[in-house]
Amino acid sequence: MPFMSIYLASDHGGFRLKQELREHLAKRGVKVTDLGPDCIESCDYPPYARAVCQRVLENEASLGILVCGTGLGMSMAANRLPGIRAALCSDEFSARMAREHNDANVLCLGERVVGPGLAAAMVDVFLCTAFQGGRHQRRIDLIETPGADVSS
Ligand SMILES: O=C(CO)[C@H](O)[C@H](O)[C@H](O)COP(=O)(O)O
Repeated sequence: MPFMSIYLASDHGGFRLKQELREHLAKRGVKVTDLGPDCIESCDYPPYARAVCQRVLENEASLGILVCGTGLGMSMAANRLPGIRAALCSDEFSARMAREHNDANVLCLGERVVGPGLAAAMVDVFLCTAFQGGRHQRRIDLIETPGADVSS
């Protein structure tokens, strides 16, 4: 596994899936840090998204996984942080492409959208797939530098 650490969080809407994924990763011997919540009580997702993203930004050899009801709120919140490329996925192909082409560093999932089996398969492919670089790096650089492609 190329990534040393996985940071994981959810809101109440993604709590059950978070717990299942934590167990799944632990069984596979992946070092996973669960940043909460600890119970299914209703809570707001943005602080959890930020907590995971900050850790991912601090630790280059890490990836994040965020789960809410649909994955939408988590992905919106995560993508506000410069340097975070959060990919909302509901199929394995997209999870693979998110790494190969987009060098995504956070995977967002919706507990109300995908079942635990598919979610675990997406997590596995996300963690095991390497970024291809090349032309894709150029495109990521353009994401990271808004306006770089606009001639004055
Ligand atoms: O932010 C979301 C939607 O984009 C998440 O799916 C939340 O989990 C969802 O909105 C929570 O909804 P609830 O009615 O408060 O359970």
